[in-house]
Amino acid sequence: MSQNNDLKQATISLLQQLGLYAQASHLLNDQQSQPFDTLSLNQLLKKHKLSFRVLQFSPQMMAQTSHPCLFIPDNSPAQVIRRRHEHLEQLGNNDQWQPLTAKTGGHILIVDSLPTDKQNTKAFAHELSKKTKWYRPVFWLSLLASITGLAVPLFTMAVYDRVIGGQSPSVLPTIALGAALAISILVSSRLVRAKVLANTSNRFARDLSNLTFDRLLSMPLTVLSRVGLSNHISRMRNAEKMRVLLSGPAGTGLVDVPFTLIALVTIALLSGWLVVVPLSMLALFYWVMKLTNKFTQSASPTISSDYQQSLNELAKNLLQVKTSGHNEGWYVKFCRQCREHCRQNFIYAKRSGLNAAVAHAMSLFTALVTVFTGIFLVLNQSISPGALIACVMLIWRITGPAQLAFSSSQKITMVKSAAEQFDRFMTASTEHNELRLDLPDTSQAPQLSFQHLTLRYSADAEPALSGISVDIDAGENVAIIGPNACGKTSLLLAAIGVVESQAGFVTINGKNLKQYDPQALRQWAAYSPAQADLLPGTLADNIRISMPSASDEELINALYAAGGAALFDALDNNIHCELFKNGHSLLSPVESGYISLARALLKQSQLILLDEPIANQNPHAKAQLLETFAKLKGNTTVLFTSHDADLIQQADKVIILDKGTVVYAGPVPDPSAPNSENSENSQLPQESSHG
Ligand SMILES: Nc1ncnc2c1ncn2[C@@H]1O[C@H](COP(=O)(O)OP(=O)(O)OP(=O)(O)O)[C@@H](O)[C@H]1O
Repeated sequence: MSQNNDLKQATISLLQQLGLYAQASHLLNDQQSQPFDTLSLNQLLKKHKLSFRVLQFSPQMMAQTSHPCLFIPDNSPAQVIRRRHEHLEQLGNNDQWQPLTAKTGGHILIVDSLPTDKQNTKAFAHELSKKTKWYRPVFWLSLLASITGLAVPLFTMAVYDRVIGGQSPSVLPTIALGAALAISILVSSRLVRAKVLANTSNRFARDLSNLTFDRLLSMPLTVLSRVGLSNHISRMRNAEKMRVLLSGPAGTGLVDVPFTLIALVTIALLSGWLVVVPLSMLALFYWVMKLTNKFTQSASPTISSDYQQSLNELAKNLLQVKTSGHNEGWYVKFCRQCREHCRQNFIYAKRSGLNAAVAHAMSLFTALVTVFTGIFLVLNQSISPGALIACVMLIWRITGPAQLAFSSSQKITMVKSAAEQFDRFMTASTEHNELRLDLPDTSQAPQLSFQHLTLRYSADAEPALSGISVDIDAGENVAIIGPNACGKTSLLLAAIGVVESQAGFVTINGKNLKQYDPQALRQWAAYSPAQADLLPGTLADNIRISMPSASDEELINALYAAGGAALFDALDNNIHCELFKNGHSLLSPVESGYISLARALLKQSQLILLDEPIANQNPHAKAQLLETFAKLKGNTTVLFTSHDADLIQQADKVIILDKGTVVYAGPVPDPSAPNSENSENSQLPQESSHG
């Protein structure tokens, strides 16, 4: 723990030294994100948009630094260090710089750039540029492979001209030995290069995946739901495309293309102006392949995403499809899409085949034209027959990579569009775009206020909330009620900023919600959705996600407080019971509801928001929740939506919504009162609707 504190303290000092005082005091005041380890440090710096690298420490590498750095030695506390001319300095306890004493092993976090509002529109290229460390070995290995690749044609030439032409078989063993040596170097350098490329592509793909996932998590919910699931999946697959391209044959072909220059220079040295032939053929190769590629690309399947979408829909709605008995409609729709999918893929595959055949024919044609032109030079005795044979062999070293690169052109196009998509995605706004660093006061129940809040999910939709103005006192238990789709869930989500209003605002303890660090706010507030999702894992894993440090006993207590005693009993009182079998949840939606409620109660937060907490649950669960509510009264602000009369009756305040507007906000009206006929009371459920 003390190591963690040291790291946190050093990070605060680093932020101060970088001039990021607001960020430093945010971290100083943040008591929630304990323990503060290297993972927390990584997330924090990303959140504050600092560009950084973590490397093995060596004093020489400090020459690259322009900002103070964080030195994390293996066996001693982290320190802020900096380069001053030729010397390294560490920040002492009194905030004074002094010479660095420990120069032993450890890691160094180098800050490359400070947060900027400028959006990086070339995020993909920027990420790729970070991999420069790998370019050098790939370059040298490719050069070695290209030079040793000359051996076979040159040795063949020597055999023709010296052994056969010169009648001196004694040089043959030397030539054979030289050829064997060159081939073994060629093979080994190619093997090592393949390993380096696989390593680079995997690291690059991993970095892209991490960035994409981090970005998805930090985007506003409204943007995420507007874009749709299939788009998110396709974004996550971008990384896979890069992995396949870089480590596959297309990547190898592309890397080899510049090295064809070595073969061209050798042809020029061996045969003089004969090099013009392969050069002109390469130009012709390029134009022909450009045309055929265009022809192939014009047939790229356009239905793939619709087809994938309908498969996802079918998988999601299997129960409804089966129970409705109307399989026919789905079947017909699926068959139609499947037929079209196959037709488009067939045309595309046919054209890709044509592409590959044309590329192959162009390679053969280049070799043939070189042979026919070269024969005249041999007959003129301008070059030896061995030189002509060597030139023809070298032609394959030029057309091979070109053919590979051209035949993989659809993969290159795919990666190009993936890069563009990635760049666009990285410029989308996130919840961290503005500096939101205030932390909620976690020591007491908060007071909430909605001020003229208006919220639409899309520009052409009716507002889900319209001009909502209502105050909620600290520690109040508030029931939000009203007909379906009147905006109850939206109001709960707006209270913790998960959906953002277009007009009006929400305050917590008098401070606009937009000032709070969204992550810290939601880590503190407890929200239980109406439909709970379970994650593959045990009962304990599922409850613990809201508070990873909770003990098993705390999990069980939270489950009991949520009314889940019967569920726990059914699971043999085993908190480590697996909830999934063959990828499917073993629990019903109602049983999942207990887990969702337990997650919220486990946090012991002073702000609890529950969306239909006991819908369809048994009477015991309701009694338990009433008891839990009674305990929370006064010291926790609770907002819940419900249609249950008993739950509503115990509330301190009721907010009645209709079509997104407040029709009543105040104490729960007494149903037995003489004016119970009035409009407010008539909205209240008159009897227990559940259980
Ligand atoms: N993610 C969303 N995208 C688009 N529209 C939405 C979204 N969520 C809710 N809505 C719309 O906003 C309106 C209010 O929905 P909301 O879920 O807040 O109502 P509710 O009172 O909680 O409904 P219910 O009682 O059925 O849960 C509805 O018309 C709904 O269709």
